Amino acid sequence: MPSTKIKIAIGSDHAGFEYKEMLKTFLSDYEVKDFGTYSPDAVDYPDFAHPVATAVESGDFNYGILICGSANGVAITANKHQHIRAGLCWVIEVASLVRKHNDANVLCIPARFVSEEEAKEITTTFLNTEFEGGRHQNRVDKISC
Ligand SMILES: O=C(CO)[C@H](O)[C@H](O)[C@H](O)COP(=O)(O)O
Repeated sequence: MPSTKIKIAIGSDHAGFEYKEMLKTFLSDYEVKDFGTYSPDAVDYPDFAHPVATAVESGDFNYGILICGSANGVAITANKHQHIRAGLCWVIEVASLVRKHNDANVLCIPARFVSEEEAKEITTTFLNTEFEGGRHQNRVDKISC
């Protein structure tokens, strides 16, 4: 029987490494591919944000999850990709809104500013919230330039 699991591309820099490992275990009901980093050694976040964004952009993955210290570096990088809408989420409400209003396809988590429990709740909310469409679809359609 073919798998119907939602496919997630996940990546981080060194600041997000521990949270990435934790989320991989937490997301056992999903098909998760880890794009690195694979150790806590210092690295450069674009080297991991670009591959995750490319994987989502290709259509091979439903969503991306990127984690760095503040989440700004990975969000800025991922949003360079034409079909990526990456949102920086530090509270549950924003994780809900970035799906409902912005149809975000990449979740960016700031590991140095949220607890592990908050990161799990933010991730669960993001993955279980639908885009509302309607007036928000018009706005999302105007994002690309
Ligand atoms: O890129 C970032 C901020 O935009 C991330 O938070 C990085 O994880 C952070 O800059 C890494 O900082 P470090 O001092 O090199 O650990």
